Amino acid sequence: MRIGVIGAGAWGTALAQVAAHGNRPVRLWARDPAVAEAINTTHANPLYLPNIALSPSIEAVSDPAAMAEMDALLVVTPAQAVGAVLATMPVGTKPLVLCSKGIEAGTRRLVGEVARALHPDAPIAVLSGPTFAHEVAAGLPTAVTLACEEPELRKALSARIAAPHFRPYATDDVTGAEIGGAIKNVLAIGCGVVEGAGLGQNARAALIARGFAEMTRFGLARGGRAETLAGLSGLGDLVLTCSSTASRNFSLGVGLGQGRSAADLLADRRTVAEGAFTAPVLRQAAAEAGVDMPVCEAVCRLLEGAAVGEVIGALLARPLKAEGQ
Ligand SMILES: NC(=O)c1ccc[n+]([C@@H]2O[C@H](COP(=O)([O-])OP(=O)(O)OC[C@H]3O[C@@H](n4cnc5c(N)ncnc54)[C@H](O)[C@@H]3O)[C@@H](O)[C@H]2O)c1
Ligand SMILES: O=P(O)(O)OC[C@H](O)CO
Repeated sequence: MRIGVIGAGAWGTALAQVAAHGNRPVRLWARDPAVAEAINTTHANPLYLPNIALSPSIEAVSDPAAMAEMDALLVVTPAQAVGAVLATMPVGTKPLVLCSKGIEAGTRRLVGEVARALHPDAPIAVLSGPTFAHEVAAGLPTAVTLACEEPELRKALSARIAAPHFRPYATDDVTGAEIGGAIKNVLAIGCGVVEGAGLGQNARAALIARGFAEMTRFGLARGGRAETLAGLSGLGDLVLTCSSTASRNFSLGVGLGQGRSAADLLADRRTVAEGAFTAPVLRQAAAEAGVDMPVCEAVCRLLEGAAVGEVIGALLARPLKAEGQ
């Protein structure tokens, strides 16, 4: 199975490195021809994945037509760009493995829904989980969820993507896998705020647990399964992203907690912090689904510039309730 990877940011490049394990050929599409050129000539991607020597069997391209010869495509652009980029790709009946984490602004569609609408003949899979790109690219042990409704394809993709340090766990719950990855980014911003404002480890653990309850309520309402939300792509990724400044979302929250504005913090970065885009869409989608998500709502208010003390005070002052509610 010839693998093509769409998007040469940190995660696309790391996944190309995994798929190139054992010198298997992989084609990596970069939007910027200069990034493709650098990868082909130096076998490195210093802009997005510094200090990693890439396999020479990764061939970078910047012409979408070059992906026509591939058997399966991993989609790894920022979530808000997936629709525009996939519209230019020669997809047909090639399986699309969605690796971006987010919900599309405006339409409130999950990335899988965006892909299905554009390429109805392409089978869909989702690869998601606790995966800092630099660790994966460095060959550190990692496990992910690989979701696909078609058993034969699920098996074939798992076998092709697995490497000695990279272990996919299979499920048919595509929606559950997508929702965990999208929502954990919003919650990670909240945990970063807790860190930046010095609110303590108890508050961070409370936010992770109550945030997970929100993720589960929303995921079940959208047709995901509890076991997936409690797995690698949900709880696993939530714990990772809520625990480390290696996370762009957590770091954004740290800045907010220290009193900087979201506009300033986002203007400062080249790389994507998906939670900032997902939070306002999730607020609308939760209202539409009739799901109460107070922690995610608090993150929206913080991104809009509300004061940390006021937002945390309002969260704590909500009426007392049973834990299972
Ligand atoms: N970095 C990680 O550790 C990691 C791990 C798992 C999943 N993800 C997810 O993968 C997706 C991509 O993240 P990343 O870390 O590779 O991002 P990144 O910030 O490292 O790179 C973004 C890439 O997308 C390209 N890009 C930006 N805007 C674009 C547009 N409008 N059209 C086409 N291309 C565009 C950039 O040129 C760059 O190549 C995100 O949804 C992220 O949540 C990231
Ligand atoms: O750096 P973040 O916050 O985008 O997180 C990266 C990955 O999604 C972690 O699994």
